[in-house]
Amino acid sequence: MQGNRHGVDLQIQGVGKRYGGTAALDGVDLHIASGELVALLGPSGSGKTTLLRVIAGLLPADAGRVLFGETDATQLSLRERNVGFVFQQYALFRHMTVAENIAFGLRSRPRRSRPDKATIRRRVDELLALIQLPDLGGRYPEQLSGGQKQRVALARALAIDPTVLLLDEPFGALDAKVRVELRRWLRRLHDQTGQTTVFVTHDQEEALELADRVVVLRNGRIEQAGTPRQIYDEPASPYVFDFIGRASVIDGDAAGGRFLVAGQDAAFDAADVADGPAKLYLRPHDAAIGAPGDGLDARVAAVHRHADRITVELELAGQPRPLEVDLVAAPGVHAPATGDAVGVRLLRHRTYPA
Ligand SMILES: Nc1ncnc2c1ncn2[C@@H]1O[C@H](COP(=O)(O)OP(=O)(O)OP(=O)(O)O)[C@@H](O)[C@H]1O
Repeated sequence: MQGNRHGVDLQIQGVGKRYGGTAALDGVDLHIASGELVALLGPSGSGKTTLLRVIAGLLPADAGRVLFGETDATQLSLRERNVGFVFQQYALFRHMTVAENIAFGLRSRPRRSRPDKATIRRRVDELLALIQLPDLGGRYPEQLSGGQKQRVALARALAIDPTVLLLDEPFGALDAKVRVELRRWLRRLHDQTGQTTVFVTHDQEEALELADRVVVLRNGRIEQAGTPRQIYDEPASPYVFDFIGRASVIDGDAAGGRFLVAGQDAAFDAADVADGPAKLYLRPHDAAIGAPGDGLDARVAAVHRHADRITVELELAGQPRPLEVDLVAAPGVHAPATGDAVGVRLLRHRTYPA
């Protein structure tokens, strides 16, 4: 299984799903290549789980279609789709051992396609090694930690050699530290198996760290799909910018490729928007504070010290919200004091029409 690309490619074409007046999915188009690990990211209610369930065949779409390779999935039974599914809650069978849980999908195959006992045992041992729990095959689920249970759930899903692995917030019920460990583990596992995987999360850090490609959903539509770097560095809209990380916003106007704040040329370019009211977005680490006159004039409204950084809130004339700028809390870094007059230069920003 090592190093191979596993699974089919998926084409999601114009998929729609309504619940009464609500469009849970509204014309979703997405191509997932064989071997890709894709994260579906979005706030609660954006349609992530609905899309995953439509791919799995657990929920019929009202419009559009899903292709598994060349085949329209509506032609396929659940068994023929052969997807591996892992839910947020541990859905292990409590009365079965870990090994029996992992073997379940193979044992319940019709006799024709069921591997013999020795083959199943070998496959279970392989999977126990893969999830790094080689000695726990004889335990029952209640004798495992939450993180171990989710690894077993993953092994059970992989046992059937699925066409696609679908994970719905698989680490959502675990504490923060275990979550981080498990997502790194899942990434390494994916690098070994190359299994086509779709992963639902509302945690942007999890999506950015784990996925080859991140799909940001909003109200049942795809707002942006791209590599983690594209999503973070080139957010297609203020929605994505805000959702993906901390953002500060300056209101102004774009005019001839320049950004004007309160009618003054702020010396920031705004080449990416047409003339008119505009909003400039930046990350707190993408600005530098200097002496008055060095960039835009500002006044320090507050200074917040965190373990690893200092966040300076800056008031800009005529702006409704303060601008947040982060300084690294390292020896030799001097933070300005509340009330100081300073200048602020932007190292990187994006502008959008207001
Ligand atoms: N069975 C249902 N009946 C009615 N409305 C539903 C049903 N399932 C989902 N919805 C609605 O469809 C929309 C999308 O829901 P979905 O569960 O796909 O979102 P999600 O992004 O997975 O959210 P969460 O992160 O909270 O799980 C929501 O507005 C939700 O209220």
